[in-house]
Amino acid sequence: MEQAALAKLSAIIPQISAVPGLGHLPEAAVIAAHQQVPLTSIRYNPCKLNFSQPELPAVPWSSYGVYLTERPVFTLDPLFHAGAYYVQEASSMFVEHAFKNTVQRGEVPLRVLDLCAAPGGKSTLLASLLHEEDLLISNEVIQTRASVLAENLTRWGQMNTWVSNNDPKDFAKLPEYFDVMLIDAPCTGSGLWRKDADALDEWSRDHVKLCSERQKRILADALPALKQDGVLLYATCSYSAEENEMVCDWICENMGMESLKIPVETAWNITETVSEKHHAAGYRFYPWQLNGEGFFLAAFRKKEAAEQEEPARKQKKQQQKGGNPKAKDETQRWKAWLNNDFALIEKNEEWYGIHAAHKKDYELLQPLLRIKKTGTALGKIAGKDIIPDHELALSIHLSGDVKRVAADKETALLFLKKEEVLKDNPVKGWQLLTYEGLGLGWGKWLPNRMNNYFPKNWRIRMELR
Ligand SMILES: C[S@@+](CC[C@H](N)C(=O)[O-])C[C@H]1O[C@@H](n2cnc3c(N)ncnc32)[C@H](O)[C@@H]1O
Repeated sequence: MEQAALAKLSAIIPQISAVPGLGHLPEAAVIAAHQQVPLTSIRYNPCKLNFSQPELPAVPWSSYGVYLTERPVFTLDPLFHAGAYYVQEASSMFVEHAFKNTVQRGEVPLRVLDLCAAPGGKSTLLASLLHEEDLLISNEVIQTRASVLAENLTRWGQMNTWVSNNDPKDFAKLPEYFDVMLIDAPCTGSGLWRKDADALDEWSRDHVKLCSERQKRILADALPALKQDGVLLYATCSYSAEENEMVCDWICENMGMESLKIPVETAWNITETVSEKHHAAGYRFYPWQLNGEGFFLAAFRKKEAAEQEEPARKQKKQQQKGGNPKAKDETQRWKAWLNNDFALIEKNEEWYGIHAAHKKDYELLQPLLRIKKTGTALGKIAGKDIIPDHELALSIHLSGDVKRVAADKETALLFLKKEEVLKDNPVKGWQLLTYEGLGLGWGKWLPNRMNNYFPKNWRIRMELR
């Protein structure tokens, strides 16, 4: 951080509310931490890569996170485009530890909602913790950000992760539907100042107040959709008690929730806090104490469900728009492309595969939410041909029988720039272009040319070095 930004930071620190039981932030330590460059960390996709990089230091509270020694140009790494890893700030990876220590699995698959999910760091993490028959609804209210979210979850490759583009209050139509809810709320973002010094200019006590009110509104809108005994993980990247411990007190007081403690190792240097009124446990990550940015997380269990209307899932099933009687026949054609059991859906001549266990969820959710990613988009049927969707290329469920052509790094990057590659490939027709065994996208090889089907708006725009 530059001197001018450090001076602004110095002026703001005393204005940030004291932490219950701990007092004000230690100015000298905060300033010293903000003079350092933040570490870069990534989290592997266990469905795509074996976690086998013991030479890199592990993020202590994560199974798949590691710190890098320098920040590479991720755009120029084909593995990034293949969804082999996600670039994620280390403190946020604590969501894994919180999930594993608070969510109890029964026999029934879990339904999980990530309410404020874009760009998808915590959704890709949650996805890696789920079983195939669990369902993750990853939601983002801002449309453009929901598209980025869908892109990142597409790279991650799982059929059980769907993306919706809804306001939190829309989830009121789904009373007691979810077993787990992550609310990584919009906040003042003070914990990320080291990465984004411009955000210092937006900080004010009024903005803290505004964020705190919005956080409560989001929680009040969404929590009716959590089941009794369901788990809420509430997170921010703010240092303000008004956005953290005071919101926790409000949750206990108004939302029928009880706080859950999360065991943490002393060596991790996470600061445990207790809210003033209801003694709710909170976990603070301070960059001057550990290798990560500022972060806060608290966990709760829903004690009792409020009086509910008839649950939406008991509604008479709505006749599905686009429900297609031919779907059964077409299943056979798509079977050749997938390695798992799936149910087939057709919408506007586009075909989608969802886990067979999620058919009822689809019938219920489709009319209630604006779903932007439904399972895995498979593609289109064009007479005898099939035009496979890009989502299928990145899917972990793609059949091993689908023809593949391996590319070296240089060729892979040209492909990702949407250029014609491997023109002399003797095998014709649709093939998946792979890099280090992972799918990057589709190409169709014709006798005298190659058509590159990599999506135009995803292509690498920078110069290759
Ligand atoms: C902290 S960010 C989420 C980061 C994300 N969970 C991740 O790990 O990549 C908060 C998100 O909340 C969204 N948001 C902003 N205002 C909102 C509102 N009123 N209701 C719900 N979400 C909102 C923002 O667009 C943003 O994507």
